[in-house]
Amino acid sequence: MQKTTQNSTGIQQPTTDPTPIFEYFRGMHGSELLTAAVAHFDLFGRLEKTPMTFDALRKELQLEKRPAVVLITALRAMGLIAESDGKLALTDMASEHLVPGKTFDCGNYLGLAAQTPGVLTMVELLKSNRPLGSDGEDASGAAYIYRDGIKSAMEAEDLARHFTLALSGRAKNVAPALAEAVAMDDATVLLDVGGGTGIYSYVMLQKNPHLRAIIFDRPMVLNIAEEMAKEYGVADRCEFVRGDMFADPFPVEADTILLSNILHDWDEAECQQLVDKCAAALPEGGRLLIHDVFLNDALDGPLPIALYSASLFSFTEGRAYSAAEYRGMLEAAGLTPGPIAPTLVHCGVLPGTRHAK
Ligand SMILES: C[S@@+](CC[C@H](N)C(=O)[O-])C[C@H]1O[C@@H](n2cnc3c(N)ncnc32)[C@H](O)[C@@H]1O
Repeated sequence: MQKTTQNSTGIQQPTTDPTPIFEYFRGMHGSELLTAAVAHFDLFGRLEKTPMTFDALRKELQLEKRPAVVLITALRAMGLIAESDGKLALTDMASEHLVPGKTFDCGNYLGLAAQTPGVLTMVELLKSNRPLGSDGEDASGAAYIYRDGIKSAMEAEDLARHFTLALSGRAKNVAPALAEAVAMDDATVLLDVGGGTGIYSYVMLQKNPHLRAIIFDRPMVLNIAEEMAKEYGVADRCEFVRGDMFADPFPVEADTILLSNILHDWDEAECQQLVDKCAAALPEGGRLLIHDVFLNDALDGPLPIALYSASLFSFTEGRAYSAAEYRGMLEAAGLTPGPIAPTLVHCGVLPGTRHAK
């Protein structure tokens, strides 16, 4: 029988930390990005000739900003590129072992994987800056994102169910830690934008018996959220609002808004649009909770987040952002960022409070 423990408020939580399992799973992107850099972009040969700013390197590689951030952040996290005086240059290890023609170059060994499906797909994604499934006649639709102008898997019943339930594997492990990390004593209504299964809200409801929640998502996704609310025994305190978070108004009664694993699905302009919209929907003293992963502010690691960023980049229009980037978005929306509280599987929660203007 599976062992679980209960925390101080009787919520079930895992006894062991599953973070390494997520790291092994996401590790494939390390090989893909490294092989792409060596065998398809000649990135190390180019940087050996001359150190460059991020923008100069990005232009040399003919990459847009988002794919360039994903690729370069991962290579910095691997200790192959370092920044000095605003310019990116090879580290000693990369200069000795990854520059074509050098005595101890091992690039041709990595080239063994150059034509494998994973590497070829990653190269195509980096060049096109388009998520998997979003383009072409027979495209099934991009996972997890819906907005005007893209084909979304979340509009097809079977795909919405598949992708939504896939995230429950992480949510059921992480949600108890989020409920522990955020005090909700003074909150009355939680709006969970892009709530998916709703599990993060449901565990908060279990921990805070006075709280109500509104789960906002696409229609097919909310069919699953409704089933889950019953399983978690909190359906009587939940409301489900079917809509488009970009185009439709948010319910106005919430004093706390949760964006859990949402902003990392979108490019910078859409992130700011969503943060602005959440800020406008909050009352004075209300809080926006960004529950996500955080890159280092220098965009040079940590490696597990940099590799997860490649996964987000592949499936969606987003990537992992740094805490500084998120704080900038909160401040631009008139919210005051608070300290980040860690949850689980490299996630943490960054609050932004709306104060009187
Ligand atoms: C990565 S999932 C996150 C789900 C959940 N918050 C979690 O942390 O597991 C992104 C969610 O945003 C929803 N979503 C994407 N675009 C949306 C839109 N335009 N309007 C409403 N929901 C949207 C998706 O259907 C999906 O459930």
